[in-house]
Amino acid sequence: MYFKAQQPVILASQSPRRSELLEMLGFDFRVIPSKKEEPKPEQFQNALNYVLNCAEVKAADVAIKNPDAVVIGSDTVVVCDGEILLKPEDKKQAIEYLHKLSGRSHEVITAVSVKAGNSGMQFHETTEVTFFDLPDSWIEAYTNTDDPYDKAGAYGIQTLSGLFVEKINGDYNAVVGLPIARLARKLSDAGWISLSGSRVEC
Ligand SMILES: Cc1cn([C@H]2C[C@H](O)[C@@H](COP(=O)(O)OP(=O)(O)OP(=O)(O)O)O2)c(=O)[nH]c1=O
Repeated sequence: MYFKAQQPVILASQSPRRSELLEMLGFDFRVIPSKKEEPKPEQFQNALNYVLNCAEVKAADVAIKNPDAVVIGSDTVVVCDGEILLKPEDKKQAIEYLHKLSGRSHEVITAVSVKAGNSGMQFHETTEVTFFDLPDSWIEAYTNTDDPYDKAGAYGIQTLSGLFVEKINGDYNAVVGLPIARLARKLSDAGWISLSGSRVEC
């Protein structure tokens, strides 16, 4: 089962995980990451406002130069006790984040913003992720790899640090970076994509 797109589609993201997830839908798309600096969390009332705004900024930045395309922007944050954990700046911060997340539950919020000329939409998914207790030696070994440093909260559920995860409640793909099931429904409802018998280039 594949979808075809009614107009060019652009993924406004440098994240290889988001590209892989969007590829599941079967249509061709271009990747044009936004160059806009992301806002700072302190400027926002809460994590949800923040993540929605980041997704919006990325999509709008690329959409303005590509008014004929459907542009998809997204942002993912980890939230623990109301504190927003972005990508760790260094090993010290990665260790700090993982100690915070150890042995308890946190939320992962992924926001998506879609722009298509004068129309657009926004939505988000919140997923509850519970970590096992993490031995210090595991945190040390993991933060010595490259893996945590390009990921919100200093872990990737889809990589080695998936071993930290006891259970999740919600959309796994949204934790990885793009809630592809909901996105496919929204794009289809808006008429921007439709089912195709076979893989079709747009
Ligand atoms: C929690 C978690 C996050 N992540 C990733 C998804 C995102 O790529 C990243 C959060 O950073 P984002 O700022 O959302 O995205 P990005 O900088 O990678 O890409 P862009 O801004 O161009 O869209 O963390 C995982 O890969 N696995 C996980 O389990």
